[in-house]
Amino acid sequence: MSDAIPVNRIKGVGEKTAALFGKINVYTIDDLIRHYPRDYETYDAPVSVREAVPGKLQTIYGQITAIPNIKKVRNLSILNAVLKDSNGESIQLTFFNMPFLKKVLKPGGFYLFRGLIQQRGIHKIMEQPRMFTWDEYQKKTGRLLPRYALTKGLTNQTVQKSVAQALEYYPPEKEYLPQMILQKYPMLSHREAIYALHFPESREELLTARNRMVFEEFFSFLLVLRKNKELAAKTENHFPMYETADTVRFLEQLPFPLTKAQKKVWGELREDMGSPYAMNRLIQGDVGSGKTILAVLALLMCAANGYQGAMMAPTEVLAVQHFETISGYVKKYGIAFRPVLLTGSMTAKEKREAYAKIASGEANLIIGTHALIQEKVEYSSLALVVTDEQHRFGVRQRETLAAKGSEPHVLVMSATPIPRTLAIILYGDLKVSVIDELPANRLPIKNCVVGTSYRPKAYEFIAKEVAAGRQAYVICPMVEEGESEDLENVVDYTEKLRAALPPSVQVAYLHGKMRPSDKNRIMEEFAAKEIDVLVSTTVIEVGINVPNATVMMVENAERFGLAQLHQLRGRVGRGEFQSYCIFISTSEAKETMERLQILNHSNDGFHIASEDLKLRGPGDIFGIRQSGEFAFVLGDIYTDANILKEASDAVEQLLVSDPELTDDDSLALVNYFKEHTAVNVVDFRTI
Ligand SMILES: Nc1ncnc2c1ncn2[C@@H]1O[C@H](COP(=O)(O)OP(=O)(O)OP(=O)(O)O)[C@@H](O)[C@H]1O
Repeated sequence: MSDAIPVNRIKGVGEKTAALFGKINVYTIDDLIRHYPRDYETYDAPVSVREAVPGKLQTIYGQITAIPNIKKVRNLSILNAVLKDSNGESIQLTFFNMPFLKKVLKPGGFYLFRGLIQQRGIHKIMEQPRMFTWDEYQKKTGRLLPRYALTKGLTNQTVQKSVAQALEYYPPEKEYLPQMILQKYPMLSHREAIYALHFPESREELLTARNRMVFEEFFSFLLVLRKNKELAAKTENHFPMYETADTVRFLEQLPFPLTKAQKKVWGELREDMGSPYAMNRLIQGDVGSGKTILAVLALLMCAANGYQGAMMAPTEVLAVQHFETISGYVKKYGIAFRPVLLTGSMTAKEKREAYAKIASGEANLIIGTHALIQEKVEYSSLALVVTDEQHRFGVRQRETLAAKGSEPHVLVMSATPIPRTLAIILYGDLKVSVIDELPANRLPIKNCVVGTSYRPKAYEFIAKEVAAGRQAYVICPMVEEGESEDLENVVDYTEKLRAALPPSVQVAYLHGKMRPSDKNRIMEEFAAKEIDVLVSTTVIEVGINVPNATVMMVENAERFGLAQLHQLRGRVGRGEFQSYCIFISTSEAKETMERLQILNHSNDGFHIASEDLKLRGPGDIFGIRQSGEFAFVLGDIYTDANILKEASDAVEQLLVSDPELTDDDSLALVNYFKEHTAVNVVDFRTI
């Protein structure tokens, strides 16, 4: 089987390359085959200067007009040349640290240059374009060349070659879907689809291949969901619990009353946990709608009934935040929690101490990341598991944690706004509670979508808010290797921002590559108001709660999905202060502006998701992915909603004809679940 064959069996993949592959989680040939391209580069016919569109990667053919000139700026050598096309119109080419080109680019010579077209005032320019001969270019024209996620030292070409070889190990007859499904829903074979995803002949073929793999992905996910639902429906309530004076007193002491929607959900939770069957419920509510307090109430009821509860967060920063909030409640209100934190970055000694408290029952509330599901953790009486942001976890993790107790209650929280029809499919294994109103003390966030020239004004505004005692976030995407240099880099950006703001303003940064303990420290300092402005990548996207922050400024807003931008915006407007969101877009292209205007005009996550869906066509592979909802590799629940429905119907049909999946026709599928321990599906317990 190709699954278990290590990548170093591939010709040309030595120990060093194998180690690099390891860095991007590719260990076996199967991993490599499933390392799908991030996108595809297309080499279209060259355009004239007039036709060139700023923001697009394009190729221009023309003549170099004069000897290029070289400027020196500190250590940097900047070479400028002018390229004139057949209409006599010119574009400026700029090269950094490539002084030798001065000799290569001959005045009067004809060349092809490919690069990102940029607008500077009335002129168009290309920075660091690639140069081609006609022959070279012709060979690439019209093809779709895969571009893979890489790591330093690993080139796209190496990945391409290795994938091509890996595919040779892939048996042609490989198929997972039962014949009865393939007959009903004609599609490419599994192998054809995999091949075409890496090396498509055309855009049409790529789309067909992608849709086939999306179907497979949804189909297996939904089948598992259905099976789990059957199991859950039969799970007895081993931990019946009832309201005690603790939650009532806690609610009386809180500085705010619950909203009507929160009260209703609290009622549903109490009913579930006292019912004859174990709770399996999802709380869905827009960003900032107050889901956390409901989880805290459920956990408090659990503790007051003498059991243990666990709260699993998608990131360490968030786990620490929950721990701090709850420890604060214990101090302030004297409630019955004995909380303990368990995260990956704790020292071995700290972890041992935590394990001991969990095993003895000394801790009755355990808060952490996926460290909570590691083998070493033994619970004494785990009765309730809360997972925050369900989509950040594979179903498997949730189940593993559940398996550590003897079938505890499960409560899942999500801020993903999805239409009801999709929710029924995707949360098929859960009962759903909805929080459909925000706390009454909130003022609607004021938004603006602007170009980069607005930056100085935005900085001034941030300085003003800070002077008034508030705080701000500035989001800029990380520079990924091979991506345009134009993206703002967090560290450099922070320097620039420091220089632009008054010296008294404390600016710090946060990004995904920092050590978890450093991230935690920065977040704690921000929460304690020792930092005024936090420059960050999207690591702060979910769950962060600092109600004193009132400004969210997002650089390169055009690069994010709307749902993700809405999540980011949700970090402000969480308290009584008027909050503001500034979306800066480097592209003023019509579609981009139209998309961002949706956010400008609405603060309602549900409305935004559905408007976004209208703008983007189904199966838009090149479109911006939404954030990692449901952790599907290829599928997007919004744009692939049709495939999702089809896959859901197909699952029904299969289960009608073969409910226990014991027919020969289902064998490949059953094996698939056994083989693929790492994919986002569980090998459900009946198999
Ligand atoms: N009924 C209420 N009235 C006033 N404030 C509330 C109410 N419920 C919760 N809050 C406060 O609102 C803020 C946001 O709540 P919470 O963190 O629970 O939101 P959330 O739904 O988890 O949001 P997100 O999805 O963004 O993480 C918190 O500071 C919380 O204390």
